[in-house]
Amino acid sequence: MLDPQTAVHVHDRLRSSGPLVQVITNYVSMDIAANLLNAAGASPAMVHDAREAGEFAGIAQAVVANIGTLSPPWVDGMLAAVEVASAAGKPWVLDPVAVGATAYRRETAALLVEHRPTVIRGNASEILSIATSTGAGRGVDADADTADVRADAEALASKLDTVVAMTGVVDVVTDGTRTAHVIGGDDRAPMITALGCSASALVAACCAVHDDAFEASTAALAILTAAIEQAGALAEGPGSLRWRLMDALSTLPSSAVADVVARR
Ligand SMILES: Nc1ncnc2c1ncn2[C@@H]1O[C@H](COP(=O)(O)OP(=O)(O)O)[C@@H](O)[C@H]1O
Ligand SMILES: Cc1ncsc1CCOP(=O)(O)O
Ligand SMILES: [Mg+2]
Repeated sequence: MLDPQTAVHVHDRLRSSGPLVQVITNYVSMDIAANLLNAAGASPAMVHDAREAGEFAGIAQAVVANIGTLSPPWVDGMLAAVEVASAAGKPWVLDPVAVGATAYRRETAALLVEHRPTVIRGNASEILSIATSTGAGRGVDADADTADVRADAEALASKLDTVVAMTGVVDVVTDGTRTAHVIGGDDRAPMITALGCSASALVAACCAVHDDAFEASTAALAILTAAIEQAGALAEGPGSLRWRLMDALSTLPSSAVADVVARR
């Protein structure tokens, strides 16, 4: 449920305005997330230390807090940044990597959620874990389907007054009232580690340029899906899919984004 023209508008704004996005993310994802954001038209900055993270959030247009390789100093940096973003009404995205795996991850996600994320972007296991406050999932990869978790995602979005952007074979985006599906991609996508983290960063970038976080998140996942398909058409395996994705994002025609959104 997104007008293709709105997705094209978000894509155009992303490229024309190049939003500054503060990405506090795990060690695995830093390179790919920064490069894919750059290729898509945004300006990434990986600024995480608590001594500067809050100050930097003051100039960033959106913030990502990703708990993939968390430790107390990093959590302090995330909390400093999201506190500033939240107080300033700036969009921020929580990526609850492997939140169901350990108590420390669940406690940290709960602390971050208190600062009212604009969007929670995760795979089906991560969303199920947050929605049910349980230890669902095994590590960073999903072992649930988005279709089976749709109702939990909608209930979570309503409860927290946030947008839930849940990725998988079919992406499901919901604000509790509106729900959209993003269909497509490439079945080799899960073999690219930190592609989900990069999706979270792209969601933040789109939220920076478009006020409706449900529309912005759906557009972001459509942009990524369209680029994955263009890269996939030429890729010989996950390795070339990974680097071709950067090329595809940098040259992606808006018509490809509109085509993805128009699928039902
Ligand atoms: N089997 C699949 N087919 C097509 N696209 C997929 C598939 N699995 C994941 N994706 C895409 O890969 C990106 C990362 O999502 P996902 O793998 O769910 O995140 P995470 O890495 O956090 O588990 C999303 O754009 C999603 O749509
Ligand atoms: C492998 C791994 N281990 C800790 S964080 C991380 C990256 C997870 O990235 P994604 O959730 O995007 O696959
Ligand atoms: Mg992930």
